[in-house]
Amino acid sequence: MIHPHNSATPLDIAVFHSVNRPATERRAASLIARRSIKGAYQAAWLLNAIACMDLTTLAGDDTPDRVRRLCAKARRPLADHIVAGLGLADMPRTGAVCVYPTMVATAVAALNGTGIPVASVATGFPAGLMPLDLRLAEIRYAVGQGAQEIDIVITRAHVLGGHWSALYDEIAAMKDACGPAHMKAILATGDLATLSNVYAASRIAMQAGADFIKTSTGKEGVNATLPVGLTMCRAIRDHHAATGHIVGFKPAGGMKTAKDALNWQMLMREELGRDWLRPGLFRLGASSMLADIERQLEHHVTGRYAASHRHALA
Ligand SMILES: O=C[C@H](O)COP(=O)(O)O
Repeated sequence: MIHPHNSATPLDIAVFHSVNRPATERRAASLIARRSIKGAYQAAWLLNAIACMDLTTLAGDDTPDRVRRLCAKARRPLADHIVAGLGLADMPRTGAVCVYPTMVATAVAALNGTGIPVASVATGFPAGLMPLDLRLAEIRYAVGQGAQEIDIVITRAHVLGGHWSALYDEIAAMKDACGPAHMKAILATGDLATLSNVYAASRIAMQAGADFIKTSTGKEGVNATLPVGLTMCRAIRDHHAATGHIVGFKPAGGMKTAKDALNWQMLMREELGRDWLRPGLFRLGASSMLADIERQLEHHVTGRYAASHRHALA
C-alpha cells in the first residue's frame, strides 16, 4: 500500500536550483562503490526489492494471457524451494502489477484476494501527446476498471520550454482525475536535457500533488540512471523539508539485474533513509528484473545458479 496521499502545495519556482552534473555523477558512483552487500544481508535486500517491485508489462503485443501469467508471478515470485530454503513463513509478493489501461480489469481479476494493487499507466503513455481531456478521461477509465495506482506522464515540452505553471496545472488536474487512486508522475528524465530540469520537474510534480515521482517510461533512449535518481531523491528531501509532505520514488526502465536492485536501494538508504525502503514509498518499475533476483536467491539457498529459462516468466 502506498503512503497516504500527498497534498498539493502552491506553485513555487523559487525553490529551483541548478544541479552540478559532474558532482552528482561522482556522488552517485561513490554510493555504489563503497561496499557490496553479501550473504544473508543480500538475500534480505533482494526480498525487499521484490516487495517493492511494480512487476510490469507494457508492450504492444500484451495479451490477457500474458497479463494473467504476470499476475501469477506477482503472487508467487519465487519457487517453493527458494522460499523454504530462505526459511520464509509466507510466499513473498510484489508491490504491484503495472499494465496498460485495457489490461487493468484482467489484472484485477487475476489478483483478486491477494491485496496486490494494480497500477495502470495513463495520459497517453509513453509520449503523453494527446489532448488533455482525453488524457484525463483515460485516467478515469483506468480507475473505473479498478486501478489503485495511476502512472501519468508529464508533457516534456512544458519542462523544455520552462512553462512551469502549465506543467503544474496539468499535473494537478491529473491528480484530481485519479480520485482515490494514488498517482505516480513519470518525468521521462531521458527527455529533459539537464539535471536542473529534472530537479525543477520533480519539485513541480510534488507541488501539484504527485504521490510518487518516477524516472522513466522504459521507452526513452535513456531510462533510469543513478545521477537522475540522486537528483530526484534530493528533490524529495527538499520538498519534505519545505512542506512536511512525504513523496515516494520509483526508478523505472532498463533495470534488469539483482545488482541494479541493490544499487537503487543503496541510493534510497543513503539519501532518504530506511523509512523510504518500503513499498509505500519506494517502487522499482521493471519488466525483466525479477528473473535475476530469483536466480541470485536460488544461488544463496542452493549454492548453484540455475539457467534463467528454468524460472517462470519475469
Ligand atoms: O514502468 C516501468 C517501465 O516501463 C519498465 O521498463 P522496462 O521494461 O525497461 O523494465
